[in-house]
Amino acid sequence: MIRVGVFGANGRMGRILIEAACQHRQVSLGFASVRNGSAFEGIDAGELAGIHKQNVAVAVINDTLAISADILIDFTLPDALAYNLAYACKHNKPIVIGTTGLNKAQLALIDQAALSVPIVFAANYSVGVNVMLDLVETAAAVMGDQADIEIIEAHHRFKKDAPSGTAMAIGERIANTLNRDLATCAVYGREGDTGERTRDTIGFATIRAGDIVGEHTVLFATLGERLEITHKASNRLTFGNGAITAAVWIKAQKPGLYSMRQVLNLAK
Ligand SMILES: NC(=O)C1=CN([C@@H]2O[C@H](COP(=O)(O)OP(=O)(O)OC[C@H]3O[C@@H](n4cnc5c(N)ncnc54)[C@H](OP(=O)(O)O)[C@@H]3O)[C@@H](O)[C@H]2O)C=CC1
Ligand SMILES: O=C(O)C1=N[C@H](C(=O)O)C[C@H](O)C1
Repeated sequence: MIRVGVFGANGRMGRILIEAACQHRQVSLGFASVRNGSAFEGIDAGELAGIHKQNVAVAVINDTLAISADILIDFTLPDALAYNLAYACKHNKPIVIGTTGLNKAQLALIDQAALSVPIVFAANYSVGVNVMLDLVETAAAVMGDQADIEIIEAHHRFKKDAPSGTAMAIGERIANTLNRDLATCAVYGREGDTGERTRDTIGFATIRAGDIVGEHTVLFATLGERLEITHKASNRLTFGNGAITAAVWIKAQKPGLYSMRQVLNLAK
């Protein structure tokens, strides 16, 4: 059995990761951690996740916990990343990271840690979004120079970062395909006297509402036609199961930074 340690066990994704780990035949839950002062310390991880009891008590993160996990999983918030990466390096554990909204310095920390331990980092662990990225690349290569490109994403009201990590990954893929720099061609929302749209921009629009799990649409629109590529996640277990697949896969890897496309064997 591959034992996973889940950081941020009480989060929406933390609970889902516990459930996904406990459902997987090759995986067991090594630890489920929370931060110091959390009201969830001591309760059973299975009960926290809304499944049957697991006899793993939720614990405040500490060095001794590392003994009980082969692989670490981090779907928390950007402020927790530096500690979680340092923990992985200190205890020589591979880590699967799903946290989005990371800044350049935090992304550099991932690159640095990947020199010491294997890391899978993806903005979206669903199979569908990773296939979508390839479809988007094909569409961009064929239509991208003629079409207006817009990326629209919708998520639940609790999400803290915008645009979503997935929307940014889609934008990066399109920009790379078209030899554009996303930092200079992205337009994040429009308001007021914007003037006419210029062709070489990539627009982003964000919706935050209710309990939407995660939806992404890319438009390639010309004056005569419009191609829309859409992915809709309807259950967070989609992401949780993907992260557990990555955890199983990463066990056999050398130190380095890997993508979900590599895990799914989609990489060219
Ligand atoms: N890659 C993917 O496929 C997916 C990625 N995500 C990403 O996962 C992340 C988590 O999402 P979600 O579960 O909805 O968020 P939640 O807000 O529900 O959970 C966040 C968790 O992180 C913990 N946390 C926050 N700040 C810190 C800190 N400074 N130190 C230690 N722990 C901290 C919280 O603990 P506390 O409650 O104590 O604050 C909580 O356990 C987001 O970045 C989201 O975008 C989400 C779904 C899929
Ligand atoms: O916060 C979320 O919920 C999600 N975040 C990821 C992102 O920012 O792309 C992935 C998924 O869409 C759900």
